[in-house]
Amino acid sequence: MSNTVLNLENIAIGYQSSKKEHIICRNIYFNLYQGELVCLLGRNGSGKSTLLKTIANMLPTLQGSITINQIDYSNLSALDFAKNISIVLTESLPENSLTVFETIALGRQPYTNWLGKITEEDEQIVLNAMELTDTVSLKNNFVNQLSDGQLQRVMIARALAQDTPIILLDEPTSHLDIHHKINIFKILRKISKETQKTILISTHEINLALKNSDRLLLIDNHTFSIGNVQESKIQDKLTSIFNSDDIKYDAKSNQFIF
Ligand SMILES: Nc1ncnc2c1ncn2[C@@H]1O[C@H](COP(=O)(O)OP(=O)(O)OP(=O)(O)O)[C@@H](O)[C@H]1O
Repeated sequence: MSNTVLNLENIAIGYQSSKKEHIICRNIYFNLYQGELVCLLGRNGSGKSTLLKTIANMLPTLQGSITINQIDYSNLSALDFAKNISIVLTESLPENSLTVFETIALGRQPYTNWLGKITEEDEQIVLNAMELTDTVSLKNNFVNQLSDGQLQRVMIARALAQDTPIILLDEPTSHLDIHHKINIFKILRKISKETQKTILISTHEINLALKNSDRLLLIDNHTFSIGNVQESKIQDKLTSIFNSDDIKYDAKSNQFIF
């Protein structure tokens, strides 16, 4: 029996202002389990970033409740969130003047004292994160002198150093060439299996998602589905979201052909 890490119960996601509520998707129910890699797929504007930011508690839930390791979000402090969920957003660039090591060490902030001094144990965790993401050789480089692929690996290492049971990534392979896209998916798969962390990523790389994920989370037209790609309901949903005259899902080879 898999361990449930995250539970969403009848969630509605969206945006609210003093005058109105703009709901993107409602009636969202699902669990995420320890050690699984789940890819969140959907067309532009379907609500992928909104869902990730809601899970990261950067946006309020408009309805329903979320629990992490059976603790309701309403009972968690900002520090508790930082110890339970890390998020890598494409737009969140690190401080330019820091080295790769210093940037990754920032992931230890929830555990360090007010001076931000890291212990030998913190340093070991940072080094482990660098090894898993193949960034050891970049240790003393400045982050503003990295390629997009190197920077993405550093940001994943920083999330790993935060040592949370859940890691969320919003389009971690945008701007990367195909070689580096494949590399990032391989690294994420390796992390989920070797560290038993739960990883949820939004992506437009449908074929890489089909190949690497344990389950797919599909969001479209204010509805969502979660499941294994072998399930017919997931195949039907994939087809209804992405099939067109130019692109077709081929269940036999489990890929989109275009
Ligand atoms: N701050 C905001 N206030 C109000 N509406 C927003 C805000 N940010 C996004 N939206 C709207 O919410 C919807 C979902 O946006 P979201 O960014 O979650 O989609 P997405 O699936 O991540 O898109 P993409 O694949 O293009 O990155 C869109 O209609 C968008 O215009």
